[in-house]
Amino acid sequence: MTRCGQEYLAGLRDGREIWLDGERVKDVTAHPAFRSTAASFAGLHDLADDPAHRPVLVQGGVRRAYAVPRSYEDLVARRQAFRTTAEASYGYLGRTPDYMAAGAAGFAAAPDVFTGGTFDGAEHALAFHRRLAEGDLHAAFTLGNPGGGEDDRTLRVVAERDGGIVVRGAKTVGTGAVFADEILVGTIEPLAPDDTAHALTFSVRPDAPGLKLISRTSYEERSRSVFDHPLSSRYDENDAMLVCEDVFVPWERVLTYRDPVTTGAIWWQTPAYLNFVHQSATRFWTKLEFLTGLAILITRSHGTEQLPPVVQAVGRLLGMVAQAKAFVLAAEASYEQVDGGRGGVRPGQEISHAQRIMAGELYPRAVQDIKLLAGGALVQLPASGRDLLHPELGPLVRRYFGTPGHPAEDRVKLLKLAWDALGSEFAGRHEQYERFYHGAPHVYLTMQTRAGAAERCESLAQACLDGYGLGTTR
Ligand SMILES: Cc1cc2nc3c(=O)[nH]c(=O)nc-3n(C[C@H](O)[C@H](O)[C@H](O)COP(=O)(O)OP(=O)(O)OC[C@H]3O[C@@H](n4cnc5c(N)ncnc54)[C@H](O)[C@@H]3O)c2cc1C
Repeated sequence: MTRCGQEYLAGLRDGREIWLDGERVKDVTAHPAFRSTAASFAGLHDLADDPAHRPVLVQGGVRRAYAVPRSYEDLVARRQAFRTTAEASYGYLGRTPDYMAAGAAGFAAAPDVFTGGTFDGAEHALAFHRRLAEGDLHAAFTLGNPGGGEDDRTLRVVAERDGGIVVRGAKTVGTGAVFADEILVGTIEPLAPDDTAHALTFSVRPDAPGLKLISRTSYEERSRSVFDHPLSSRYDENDAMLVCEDVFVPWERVLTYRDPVTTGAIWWQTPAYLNFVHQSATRFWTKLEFLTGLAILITRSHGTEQLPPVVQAVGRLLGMVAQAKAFVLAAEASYEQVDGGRGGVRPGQEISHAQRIMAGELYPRAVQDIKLLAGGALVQLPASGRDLLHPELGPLVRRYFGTPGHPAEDRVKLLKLAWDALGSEFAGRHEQYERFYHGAPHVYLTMQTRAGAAERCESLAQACLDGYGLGTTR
């Protein structure tokens, strides 16, 4: 069953311990730092009840992203669901419910991977998928470590008790964690073979006793109004550090335990990670479309849209959109079977991994290109929409901030949206997000040397070398 937005919001009012600016947040759905974004996430739940979108988003009563794709057509249908969800926030909400849904479907496609030498988490992984799917739950995940090291600040097992384990330490970055029904905690980077204390994966409710979420600055709270900050006021999904002070985790929520090999394998030997990329590559494509659309509107509002360099700059942006699209379509077309077909299919690995390289490099370039098109008008804006409404100032603003054919109110509205997307603190966070949310470049670039077609590239170059020698004349 899918849940409506109100049911989702009611689930967040569970006494979870969120800290912001030295304040314990009592209700994430009502606090000015979080409430509008919580409402945006709730809107995504309502979308699944909308007859116009339900056939795309829902299959057999369950969110489509939870389904294990069995064919190329299933991958395409899943992408269409990802698109619909991404469009609802113009690509600015990354941890939408379909993100972890796709990851959990990846676990369910290859549960045997969870059977390790020290612990068998296969049934628990299937139960995780079932619980999320049947409850239409929204899960975040934290796989990184504070400061990057495996020291005693990093979350680890400190005791076993009847019925479960006790964990202590921190994990990061918890994007959307304050808005989640569950948080999956694990490790994606390789662990030392003897590092069993850190080698675990589990899912925890945010209201578990001893669990704290330390939130970063809220851009939503800093925003003055939707008119002034249309994105950050509504789509600030937040990033929080998860701190566990002796949190008890029941065994049935433990997916891997004291097993460094299995703890990493669940990401690379199931389709979970590739499913994440399928969702996020689709969202990225949508976000680039949105940004390119902004660029086109800005050039029109500036009256520069006919200038040849501007036409070319827009052409380059549209080329970037096509690249983003091509990576999604190519990953689907190069689909691979999972577990000999028993686990359905997954997007092609080589293309999916390459998408992370492309997106991390393309995004800052696109932002920079659009800022160049926008110029100083992006900054020279009235402090807020209130200036337009002021009886004395309003007429002046309307006179001096418009351009021919573009009334001041429309132009200020457009440029404030552009600033929120390109230049604000929220925008800066998005640039860092697109570069790092799937890991640091040194990690995924190294991985591409394994996933990419190195052998074929090398043999082609070698064939050329082999085709001539010192005495070759043609
Ligand atoms: C906005 C945002 C949201 C995120 N959301 C999530 C989330 O929801 N869940 C989650 O689990 N994670 C999330 N991530 C975290 C992400 O997983 C980590 O940031 C990522 O794994 C990189 O780790 P790190 O930040 O510790 O960087 P580091 O590994 O410390 O790398 C930082 C930089 O240090 C240098 N460096 C470090 N080590 C090496 C090396 N061995 N070789 C060469 N250079 C090196 C490189 O310049 C590298 O870019 C998010 C990140 C961001 C920025």
